[in-house]
Amino acid sequence: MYSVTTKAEFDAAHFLAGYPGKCKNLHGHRWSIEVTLKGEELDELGMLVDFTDIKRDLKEICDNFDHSLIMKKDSLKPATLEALMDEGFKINIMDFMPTAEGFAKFFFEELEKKNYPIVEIKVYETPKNYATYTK
Ligand SMILES: Nc1nc2c(c(=O)[nH]1)N=C([C@H](O)[C@H](O)COP(=O)(O)OP(=O)(O)OP(=O)(O)O)CN2
Ligand SMILES: [Zn+2]
Repeated sequence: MYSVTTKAEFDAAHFLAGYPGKCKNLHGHRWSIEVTLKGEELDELGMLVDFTDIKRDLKEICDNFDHSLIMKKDSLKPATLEALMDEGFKINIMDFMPTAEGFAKFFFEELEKKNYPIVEIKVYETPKNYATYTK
């Protein structure tokens, strides 16, 4: 079995609505996404998946989040959200809680849609704390 792994990063703010502690406040992380692909067969160039392809597609997803505010749908008062949007802030509204776990599943499914032989996503919120999603 072969496996290849690549990583990408982005900087973004989030908050965990309803969290009983400091993480309910707006704060930022340098999110780091580690993708692992696996397979038995190599192509005619001796590659499982070309790093160039997976790096490009992973970066495209990360770029959408870079320097944005990531929040779960309905977790701000409508007037607050409207005011932030009026200011022109880049906001990503997700249908999941923006935890490392939530992002791990999200990235897994986004790359699965692009037919990568994905087996695992790790999402680091900090260098020491990460969540893993596998199937
Ligand atoms: N299982 C999870 N637990 C927590 C998550 C998460 O995504 N999955 N996220 C958070 C918060 O986002 C928080 O920002 C991280 O909290 P914490 O590590 O406690 O804070 P710091 O990085 O500032 O670490 P210090 O050691 O306090 O400096 C919480 N939990
Ligand atoms: Zn956080």
